[in-house]
Amino acid sequence: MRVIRLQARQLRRFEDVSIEPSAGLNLITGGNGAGKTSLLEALHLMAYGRSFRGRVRDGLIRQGQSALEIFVEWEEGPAGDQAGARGASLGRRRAGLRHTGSDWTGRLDGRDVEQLGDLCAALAVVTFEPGSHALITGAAEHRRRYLDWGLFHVEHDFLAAWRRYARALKQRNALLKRRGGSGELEAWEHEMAAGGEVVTRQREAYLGALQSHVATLLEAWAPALGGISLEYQPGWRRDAVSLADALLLSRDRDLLAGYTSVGPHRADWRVDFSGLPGREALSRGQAKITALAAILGQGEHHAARRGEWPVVALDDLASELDRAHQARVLERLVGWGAQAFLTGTEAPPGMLDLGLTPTVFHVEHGLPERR
Ligand SMILES: Nc1ncnc2c1ncn2[C@@H]1O[C@H](COP(=O)(O)OP(=O)(O)OP(=O)(O)O)[C@@H](O)[C@H]1O
Repeated sequence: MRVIRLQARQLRRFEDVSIEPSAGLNLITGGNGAGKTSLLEALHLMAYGRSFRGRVRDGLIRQGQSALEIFVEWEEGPAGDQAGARGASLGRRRAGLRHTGSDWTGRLDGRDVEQLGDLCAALAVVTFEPGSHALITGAAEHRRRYLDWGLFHVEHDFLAAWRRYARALKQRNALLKRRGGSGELEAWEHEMAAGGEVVTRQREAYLGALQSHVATLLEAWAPALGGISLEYQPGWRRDAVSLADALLLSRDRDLLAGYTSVGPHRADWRVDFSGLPGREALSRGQAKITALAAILGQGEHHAARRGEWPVVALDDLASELDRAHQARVLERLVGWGAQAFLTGTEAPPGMLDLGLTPTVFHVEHGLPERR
């Protein structure tokens, strides 16, 4: 996937900003507060329906305005020489999103979209940013979101099972709060079990498939950590009982608490290192490198399954990784042929060490200038 035009209107400090990136490395430079990260947020917003710095209503819309707009045009299909050799044609796509913070409208390839998920399913972007270490050291919610994003893009029936589970969970929670009868609870538990078992099987298999991708990257970038293993934790004692039974067994406790205490919405996964006693022993930098290996490992798996790389967004790489690690990561990215967007107050030293020549956009006074 290669973005050929990115435009944002009324996004943070930008009134109307547009860039036409190149297929390889794109470096966005500028002083503090110039708006570099905002350009990555625009891309992320189209691909996830929210920014990595919060929801649209958390300050994404330019002060004094009522809505922001993002437009993205991109090409799909094998890139460069590969495309030529196979005679494959590139598909060109375009999407638009207008968001007020509470309401949104979207267009995809000239048609209105009914669900935000339809826009998110079209454009695949993986993002590494200063908060990404939360994927390893933060709350379980980050790790569930990571798995679900990947599955959403590579497994066609995942979304239906996930929605079935989420809808039934909501209904069960509402019933628990108003102390509904066991017949009603049972009906929704049946629905939760049907959707939740599929979600769990797919998440577990997906994590298993990611393992070799993440391990290979991490062994190259942080050999001192040793080998890794990724372990899925389903959110109930799956080794002992089915989800249906777990829900039944927790019913009394859940009625008291007023919410559902077991199930895939409580799932998590963990990474273990053969060279460390536990993830608590990771340095902050090692947690970041592990998170980056997980994110780019996911991108590599996506490429193996879907035949093309997601767009890669790396916010402020130079302040996140030391020079040697910057170079190792960038070397991989170039080898993969992925389109990448990097931000920085200046070119990352690791990029200079490799002699790479990215397309540079310098942002000043609310306008990016191609250099
Ligand atoms: N809702 C808003 N309305 C107007 N301006 C905003 C709004 N939200 C943020 N800004 C401004 O937009 C800019 C956002 O900058 P952004 O975080 O993208 O900059 P950056 O170039 O990545 O900066 P840094 O190098 O400091 O991380 C800042 O100048 C900020 O003050």
